[in-house]
Amino acid sequence: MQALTPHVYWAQRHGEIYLRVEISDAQSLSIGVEENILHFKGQGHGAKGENEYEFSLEFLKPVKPEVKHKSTQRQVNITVKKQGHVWWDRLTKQEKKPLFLAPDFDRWLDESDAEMELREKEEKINKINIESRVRKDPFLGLKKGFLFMYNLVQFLGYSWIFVNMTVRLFILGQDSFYDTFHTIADVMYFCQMLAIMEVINPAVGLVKTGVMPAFIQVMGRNFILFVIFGTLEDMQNKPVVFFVFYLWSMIEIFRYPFYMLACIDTEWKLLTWLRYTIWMPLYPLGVLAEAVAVIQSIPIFDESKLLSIPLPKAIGFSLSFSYILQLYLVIMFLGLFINFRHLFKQRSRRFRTKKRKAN
Ligand SMILES: CCCCCCCCCCCCC[C@@H](O)CC(=O)SCCNC(=O)CCNC(=O)[C@H](O)C(C)(C)COP(=O)(O)OP(=O)(O)OC[C@H]1O[C@@H](n2cnc3c(N)ncnc32)[C@H](O)[C@@H]1OP(=O)(O)O
Repeated sequence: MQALTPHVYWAQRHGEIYLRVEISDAQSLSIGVEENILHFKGQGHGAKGENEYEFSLEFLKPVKPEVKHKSTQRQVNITVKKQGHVWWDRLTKQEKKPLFLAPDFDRWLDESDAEMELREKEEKINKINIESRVRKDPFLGLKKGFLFMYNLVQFLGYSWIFVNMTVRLFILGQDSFYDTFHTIADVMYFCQMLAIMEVINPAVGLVKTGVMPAFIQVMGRNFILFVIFGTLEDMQNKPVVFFVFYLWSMIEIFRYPFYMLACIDTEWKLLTWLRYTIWMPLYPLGVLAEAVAVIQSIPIFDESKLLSIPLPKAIGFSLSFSYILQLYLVIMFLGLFINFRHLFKQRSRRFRTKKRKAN
């Protein structure tokens, strides 16, 4: 029997070459790559009836020597892996296309379509990986339940503070500034003590965010609340307490419900926008109000010698706490810078992901 050449159809992806050889019920197949040339030999029913068919193809660029093939009732499918992850301009080294070779339009993709197909595949794999990782955590429900309750309690606490202060502002006007501390402090103490969880949660991996920004936030506020307002009675009836508490609660009545919804995999667009936007004016205003409180407390600490550090008798005086407060003022603006940058990053990450999802 004289060997004939079968019809061969080809297509490519970035990493692979697909060949379809038009021989049905192929037998005695011998397929291999040697020195970058594919050699095919086999018996079966092709364009010229039952016969022996063979062909060789020298590839344009290097391919891996191992070849996969599958013979079906209608054809022989061959997959050859490219050495590099590159798109080829044509299949063969020789510029003139062999007569028996043609594009396989069933599998044909141009380069950009193939890239898209690759990206879709990668996204699908990533999604499966994430889903299986999430499914693997047996305590996920418990963790989410705990976070939901934590956020709910904080939300209720801060809502009470915000509503109470707003109502008092409407009824009493500026007079409400002077006794904010006495009406609000207990609930604020409770919420801010509880807020220490916000440092612990990322530290133990319960929420995926940085420990440092949360530490700066919680410790910064607790310093103002417990040290400046808590220890100095003279500070407690100053209007600055109103502004500090009002600015703190204003962000929290949006932040905590946003987290609550996140715990039940729900999102309200307006709430997300508010959570990631209103800190822009509130944060600098909050730091400014806190700085005013610190500055106002300096003469009081100086006068009362409260929290001052006694030095040896020979020196004859003690180290006033006001020095620490002056240092704290500097740290505060450093903290503002760190957290402002962090919040900007969180904002753009959030809205970038959203945009990508929408496309
Ligand atoms: C004595 C020594 C003291 C030393 C310290 C020095 C201090 C310096 C002073 C600092 C100045 C502080 C000033 C400040 O007090 C003034 C004010 O607060 S004014 C009012 C305005 N303030 C704000 O807007 C800030 C509000 N606070 C925050 O936003 C956070 O506390 C902050 C840590 C700054 C940022 O939050 P986070 O990093 O968590 O970002 P995200 O909200 O995007 O969350 C990231 C992902 O984690 C999930 N997450 C987070 N927490 C929870 C939760 N409780 N429950 C459920 N899920 C949570 C969240 O959903 C995100 O997940 P995903 O990405 O999947 O959406």
